[in-house]
Formats: sequence, C-alpha cells, structure tokens
Amino acid sequence: MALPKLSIQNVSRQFGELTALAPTDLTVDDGEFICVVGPSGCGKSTLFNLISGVLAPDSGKIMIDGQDITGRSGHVGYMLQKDLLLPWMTVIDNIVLGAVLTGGATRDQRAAAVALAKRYGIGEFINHYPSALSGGMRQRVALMRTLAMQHEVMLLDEPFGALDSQTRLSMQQWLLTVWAEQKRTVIFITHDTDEAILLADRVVVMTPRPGRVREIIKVDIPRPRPLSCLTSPEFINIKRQILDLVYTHTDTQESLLNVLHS
Ligand SMILES: Nc1ncnc2c1ncn2[C@@H]1O[C@H](COP(=O)(O)OP(=O)(O)OP(=O)(O)O)[C@@H](O)[C@H]1O
Repeated sequence: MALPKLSIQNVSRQFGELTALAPTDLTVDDGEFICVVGPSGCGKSTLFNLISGVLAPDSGKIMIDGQDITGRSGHVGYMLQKDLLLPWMTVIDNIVLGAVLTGGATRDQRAAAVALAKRYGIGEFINHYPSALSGGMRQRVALMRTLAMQHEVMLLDEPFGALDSQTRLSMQQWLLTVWAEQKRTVIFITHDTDEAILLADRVVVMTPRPGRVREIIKVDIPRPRPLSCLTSPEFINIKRQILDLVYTHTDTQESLLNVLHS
C-alpha cells in the first residue's frame, strides 16, 4: 500500500497551562484536498505551525512520505490569510522570493515563475507592485509564491478569509483549477462551511479547545464542482452534518444542562 503523503500521529501542543491542541491524528493521501473547520481558538493554526515546523510539538510525530519532519521547517509550503507580499518588490520578485532568500533565483526559476503567473491569470501584472493589485490578485500572487517553492504539501490558512463573497467564489474556482493541474496535496483552513465542501475531498471537523479531530466527512460530490452544486441536495446534506458537528458539542451541551439544573 502507498505511504500517506502526510501523517500526523498523536501530535499535541501546550502554551503554558493552555492546551492549544490535544493529541491529534490525521492521515492525508498524495494529491488530496483537505479542509479543516472548527470553532475559533480550537488549534487550527497551531496545527499548521506544527506541520510547518514553526513550532515543535510536545508529543507525537509528523511524517511526510514516511520521513520524520517533526519540528523541522522547509518541508511544506505555507500561506496565510495576510498575503505578506513585500511592497517594494514587483509581482515576479515576490513570486520568486523563496529562492531569493535562499541564495538567489536562477534564470530557470524566474522563467518558471513567469510561466506560472501567465498560466494562472496574473501574467500582465508581473512587473507591477503589490499596491496596484486588488485583494484577489494579491492572494493569487501569494499562492503563486507558495507554489513556486515546489513543496508537494501546501498549507493554506484562510487564504480567502478577507475577500468579499463574489471574489471569494471566483478564487475558489481558480484554486481548484490550480490544484487539479499542479497535483499538490492541500490542507486548507476555513471558517466557511460552503467553501470547505466546495473545495475538499474530505472535511476535518475539530472540537472546541482543546482541539482534536472530531470527525472527518468525505465529500463525494463529483469534480469539477460548478457553483450550481452549492444548492444540490448532496451538498446541503453534507453541510447539515458539518454544522451539526461544529455547533453541537457534548461539553457545551453538558454545561448548558448543568446551568439549567443548578
Ligand atoms: N504562541 C502562542 N502563545 C500562547 N497561546 C497561543 C499561541 N498561539 C496560539 N495560542 C492559543 O492557542 C489556542 C489555539 O489557537 P489557534 O490560533 O491555533 O486557534 P485557531 O483555531 O487557529 O483560531 P482561529 O480560528 O480564531 O484562527 C488559542 O487559545 C490561542 O490563544
């Protein structure tokens, strides 16, 4: 059987007294698109910081292709909601920034970045500065930068969270095109249930803090997924399951019962 692309085994993290992530397991296959949803503060970004090696876990192991990368950075691409484009650099220089910081972009790397920009709708902006771009365009550039790092696993932390709903819908379709062609393994954090279902092969639902994986919902809606699938019965059915999991939690129910009986 093929090794999973990413394997998270019993990974946890405390900040002082606070358990930000309870022991968590997750296995992701090569080329999968996973969305992670869960209440604010349940440890989603902490999980990303652990996978990317920005933080070391207190327990557990993180493997990519069977290789232990626990606490080690440089093995995954990581994109945040805030695009972090450098304002004094052009679009193309921002895309190759990873290479620039690790010794300089080669001619081939720049040519590959130009090809990516042209392929994915920002070709005419490569010599512009970020300040001249709309929010959606800036996020495209930030994603191109993450792609240009050539990591097979990409972590996207609410990349469309700050965009208006119309731009967000077009960015979701755009991202699905990029993912289908580039064949990367994507883990994507979102607070938007529709976004999670539209994008994901599986949706990981986390519990409130201290977060851990509560349930994993498979999204069997065929691809490509046009916007019209947002109102299909199967979509609504999955949405109902996820909302039930996110908004009803035994601890919350127990504390409500305690209040009622006190
Ligand atoms: N560096 C840190 N030091 C102390 N506490 C932290 C640190 N990073 C995160 N936390 C705490 O850990 C918990 C989980 O935070 P995290 O950012 O991972 O949650 P999240 O699910 O990503 O939240 P949101 O959906 O609001 O972005 C929160 O209570 C947060 O305040």
